[in-house]
Amino acid sequence: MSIKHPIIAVTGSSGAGTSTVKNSFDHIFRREKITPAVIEGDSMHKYDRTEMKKVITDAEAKNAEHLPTHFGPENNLLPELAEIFRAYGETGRGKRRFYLHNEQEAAPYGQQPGTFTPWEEFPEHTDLLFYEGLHGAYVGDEADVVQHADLAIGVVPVVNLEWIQKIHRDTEGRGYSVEAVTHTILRRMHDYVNHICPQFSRTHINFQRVPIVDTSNPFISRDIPTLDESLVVIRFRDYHGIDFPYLLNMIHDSFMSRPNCIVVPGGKMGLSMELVLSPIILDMMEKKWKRSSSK
Ligand SMILES: Nc1ncnc2c1ncn2[C@@H]1O[C@H](COP(=O)(O)OP(=O)(O)O)[C@@H](O)[C@H]1O
Ligand SMILES: O=C(COP(=O)(O)O)[C@H](O)[C@H](O)COP(=O)(O)O
Repeated sequence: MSIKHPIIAVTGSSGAGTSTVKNSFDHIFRREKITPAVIEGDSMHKYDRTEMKKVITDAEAKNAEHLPTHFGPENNLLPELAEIFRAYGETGRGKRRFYLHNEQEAAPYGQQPGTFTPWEEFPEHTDLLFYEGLHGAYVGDEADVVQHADLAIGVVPVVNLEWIQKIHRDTEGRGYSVEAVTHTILRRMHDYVNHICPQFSRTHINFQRVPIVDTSNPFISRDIPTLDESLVVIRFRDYHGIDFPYLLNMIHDSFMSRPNCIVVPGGKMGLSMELVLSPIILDMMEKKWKRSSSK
């Protein structure tokens, strides 16, 4: 946790929509002239695509009970991620890299898809660290990542929708077959339950998109349910101080489902995120700037 150099961690499973949610944060950052240092969670994978395939193949040859996955702590640099958070919170500095998922991402670097870019310094003079990925609220034997996050957000669509989104993105954008993506989902189930899901009990706010159309068989769904074909449950771990009357007034057709949960129409997800997150982020920045001016 840091007033001088705040850290926002957006966590979601693969295909949950964290990259998409980043757009809402970008609107807030642009409007409030906030410069984030961005780090993507898949840059903290331990292995590149070729190495990971070998790790999996070797485990299959040994009839391992649980096959290695990108969700598991043993295949990610989580102590290093916690250290990046800690150091940024203290100094506003640090290093990052990128994982290049496809040709489009890899071309600017002259590298192959499935590889990491070299480590580089965060840009200078950033106002906060913004993480989006699989392990922003992770706590385990290896590392406690979430302790360093000032604001931990969960992006947690109901799982049938998450699988539809992942299948759509991985087939359309990463060249995988539906069968290969389905196999990956199955292989990751143990680590999903034990390492991804527990994080959403630690996050300050979760955004859970719920489709109101049939997603009974996500493995044959042709399209991703649109925003207007869904609702969003916004859950606050600590709802004291949240101005629900204001949100209910500003977000048409919203309603409270529990004292800590407001439900909004899917089409209002972007507006709702900005209404909920802007005051929190602005408060962070006010404390930061007050502290730096009082030095
Ligand atoms: N709110 C949303 N409405 C419609 N499609 C979405 C939404 N959020 C994500 N998607 C789609 O789901 C897929 C996965 O989203 P992405 O942001 O890449 O997930 P992640 O980065 O968490 O793996 C993408 O095809 C994206 O367009
Ligand atoms: O799933 C993820 C991360 O979740 P997401 O990128 O969906 O947020 C892995 O980074 C990719 O699967 C990498 O594996 P591959 O090299 O097979 O693409």
